[in-house]
Amino acid sequence: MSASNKYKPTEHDGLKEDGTPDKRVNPEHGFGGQDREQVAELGRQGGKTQPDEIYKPSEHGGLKKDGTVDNPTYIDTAHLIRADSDVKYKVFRRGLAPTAGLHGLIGFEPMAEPDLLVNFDLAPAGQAFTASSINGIRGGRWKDRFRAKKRLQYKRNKSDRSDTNVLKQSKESSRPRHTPAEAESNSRHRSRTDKEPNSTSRPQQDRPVVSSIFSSNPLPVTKPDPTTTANTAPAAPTNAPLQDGSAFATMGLAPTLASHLVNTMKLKAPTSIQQTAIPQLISSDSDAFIQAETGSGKTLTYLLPIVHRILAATLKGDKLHRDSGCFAVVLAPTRELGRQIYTVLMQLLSHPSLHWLVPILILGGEKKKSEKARIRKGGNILVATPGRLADHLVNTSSLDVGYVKWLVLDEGDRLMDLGFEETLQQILTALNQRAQTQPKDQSSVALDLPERRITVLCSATMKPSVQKLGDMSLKDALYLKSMQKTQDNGDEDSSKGFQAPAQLKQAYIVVPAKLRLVSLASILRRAFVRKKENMKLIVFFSCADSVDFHYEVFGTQTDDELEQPEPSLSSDDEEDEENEEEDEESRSEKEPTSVAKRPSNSAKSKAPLIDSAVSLFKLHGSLAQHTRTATLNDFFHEKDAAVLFLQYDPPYSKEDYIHRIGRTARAGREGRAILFLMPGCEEGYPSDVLGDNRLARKLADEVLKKGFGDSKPSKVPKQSKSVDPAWKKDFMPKTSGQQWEQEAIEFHLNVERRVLASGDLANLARKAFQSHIRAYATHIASERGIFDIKQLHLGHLAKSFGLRERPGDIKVPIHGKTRHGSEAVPGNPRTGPGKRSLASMENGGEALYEQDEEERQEATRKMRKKMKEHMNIAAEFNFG
Ligand SMILES: Nc1ncnc2c1ncn2[C@@H]1O[C@H](COP(=O)(O)OP(=O)(O)OP(=O)(O)O)[C@@H](O)[C@H]1O
Repeated sequence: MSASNKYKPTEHDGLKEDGTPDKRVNPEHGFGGQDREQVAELGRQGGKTQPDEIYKPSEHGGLKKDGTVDNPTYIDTAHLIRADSDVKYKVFRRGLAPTAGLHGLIGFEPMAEPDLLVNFDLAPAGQAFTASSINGIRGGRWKDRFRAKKRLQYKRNKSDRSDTNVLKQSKESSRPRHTPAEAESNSRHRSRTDKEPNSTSRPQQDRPVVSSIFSSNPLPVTKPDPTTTANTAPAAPTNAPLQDGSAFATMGLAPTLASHLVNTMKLKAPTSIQQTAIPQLISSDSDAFIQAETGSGKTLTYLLPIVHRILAATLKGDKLHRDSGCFAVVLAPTRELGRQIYTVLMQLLSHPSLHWLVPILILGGEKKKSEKARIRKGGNILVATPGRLADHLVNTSSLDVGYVKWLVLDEGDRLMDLGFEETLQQILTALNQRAQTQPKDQSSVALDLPERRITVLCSATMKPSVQKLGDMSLKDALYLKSMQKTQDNGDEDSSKGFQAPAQLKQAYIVVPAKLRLVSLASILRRAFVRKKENMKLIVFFSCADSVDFHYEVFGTQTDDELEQPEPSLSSDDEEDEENEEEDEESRSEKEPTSVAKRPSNSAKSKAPLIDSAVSLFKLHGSLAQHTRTATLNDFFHEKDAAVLFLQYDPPYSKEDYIHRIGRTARAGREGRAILFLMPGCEEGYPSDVLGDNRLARKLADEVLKKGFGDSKPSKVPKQSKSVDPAWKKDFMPKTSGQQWEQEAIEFHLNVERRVLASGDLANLARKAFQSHIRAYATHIASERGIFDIKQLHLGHLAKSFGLRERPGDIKVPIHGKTRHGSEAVPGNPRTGPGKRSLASMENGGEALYEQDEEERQEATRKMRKKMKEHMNIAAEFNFG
């Protein structure tokens, strides 16, 4: 036997070089379940190596054609192997005891040395993996057992003698995370990576980690809360149209408008907030603060009184026209919300008697030139994002805001979150300075319009920043809120802040890091099996890189997309722009958006890993504006089932959470929201951060069984031809009870293989992994006990991105100015340009905490702001 291919404990599962248990091996999963059957069967075969058991390189991903080990190598669904690239193996299996004791031996045999045994001895299912269980090797030839035992004994003794501290440290790190406080004290100075204490004996790059997703996962630390109301009878909707006889016609609205709402817009009755606020806004000239839950119809709540009063003024005075002045400005925090408000306004103004009222939409990211042209032509209601409006107020002389009678600040909390405070202040100052008593067009003296400008501030949540915005903009404001009764305790309790609509079913799943990807896949598969019809689903991620990675993993490009080169709208070609402007001029002024007319260039693909009928979309702030717009547009109009990929990581605050889940269960409709949390401190999120006992608790296993279970036909794509059927037959669990586990593993293996095979996908995975950690570090201070970056097991996390590299070896290429996801954390000296290694994050991102507190806070604030800018698009749009 040559020295190079001698058996080394570090090369197998079970023990580390120091002889202590390798924490990646989970006794509960080793040969658990059906593997026992397989083990028993092999034992019955007499332990002889059969000719057909010879491992054939070409037949599976284990060896390359040249006979060298395909590095890393999967051998068994429930085991890991660290393979040396220069050792040739053939598989052999020896007398496996037909007992339930799970002490089978499965080995790889270097061609040059038939006697070499690699031990996969595992403790019985359910028992702790202890040093003593190692001795219980059974099955096979007595010689093999004896040798293996001696080797292990030797290593253990050596390790005991040399470094007892290492053993202690290793034991600690193999424990599941417990309470936040316990975990905190354990991990303060501990690196949570796959790097073993004495692993410096071999170069890291040579040692990819190929572990089963079902091994060594931390266990949940909480039990289901008996006080939860999640599983009680379905709650009555709290944001639905009223069914108590309330009608638009009895709210003081002009009959034309009321009948238009019912007959054309098909809205049967007002929602609670509409019923409360519309009559007040029609009859009073006071400012107003409107607070109502997500999806309760706030847009119409402020638009209807404005349109009604302009209409009433027209009836009394001379006819108004587009040049009569801009009477109302509506500010939205994001372009998507701006576009959405504009669409509702267009629907409202589509009545023939209102066609003379002209709205204008001005948004960041669109062409200023065409916007200027629209402004020049005049309009009566302006919908805008703050930055672009401030720009036009300075640079577009034709924008006349002298006679603005309404200023609406929609989604006030978001406006502040996104850092628009200063811009809003500039806008308020400009409006005040330019205020006139009469409209520009003296012939249209609008007698019945408010004398002073009315400001309406809307928010679903009430927090200090909203109050600050209120102080800035409101004067003696009315406080208007929904009077809807909640199911449990009568009137909504405003002191609680804000709760999600009662009919929205919320749940959280405790998912270990390594099972995140398969759990996500499982939920998506299950969702589309159950509800085929135009089912739409949003997945929120914490960063753009993660969106890109998962979009690649789950999607494939459609043929259309491949054929159609993406039109570049950022071209400087003046001619193009002029032509486009001409086109726009010739279109009806009330056409919702010019982009909707363009051929689709949305970020869309098919999702065979979920269901071949499912379309996949991705959306984040790093995409070009025209792509964002087209994507949302296509998503809304998608007839087949559709998934929009955004974020599946927990949000940055309770308010973010509410906004996100509020995209569903709108206007009384049903909705479901699921949150992924990792075992350990994250489990405190529902009670400590959300303070909501309506979230049902589930475990990853339950979710995986549903998506990968027996009842479900296998959807693992045929691309798994690299997984040889013989290999599957030999090494995958066979009986039906664990079908889900087998399929989940196979799914994950395929992703890992694709990452290995494609440099581009591998780079995406690395960037996503890194950005995910950085995003994780930006949780607000009060939530840091829940999202404690020092508790993140980076090795396991890397696995959920299909990576087999050790965290410290993951190199993220940076090309000049990167997108936000890969940007260096501001103020972090370790993240300069060039090839960056995650080694700087081996201490669970501790670098972020080592900085001067003030500097760190500033860095995190900037990072969070940037992330929000990029990622909150989906938290704003109307998701029916
Ligand atoms: N009276 C009504 N009856 C039925 N549907 C309504 C009614 N009013 C509004 N809607 C619909 O409810 C949905 C949500 O409306 P809107 O976007 O105005 O809610 P919102 O309160 O602003 O929500 P968010 O704060 O989450 O943005 C829209 O699809 C809208 O068409």
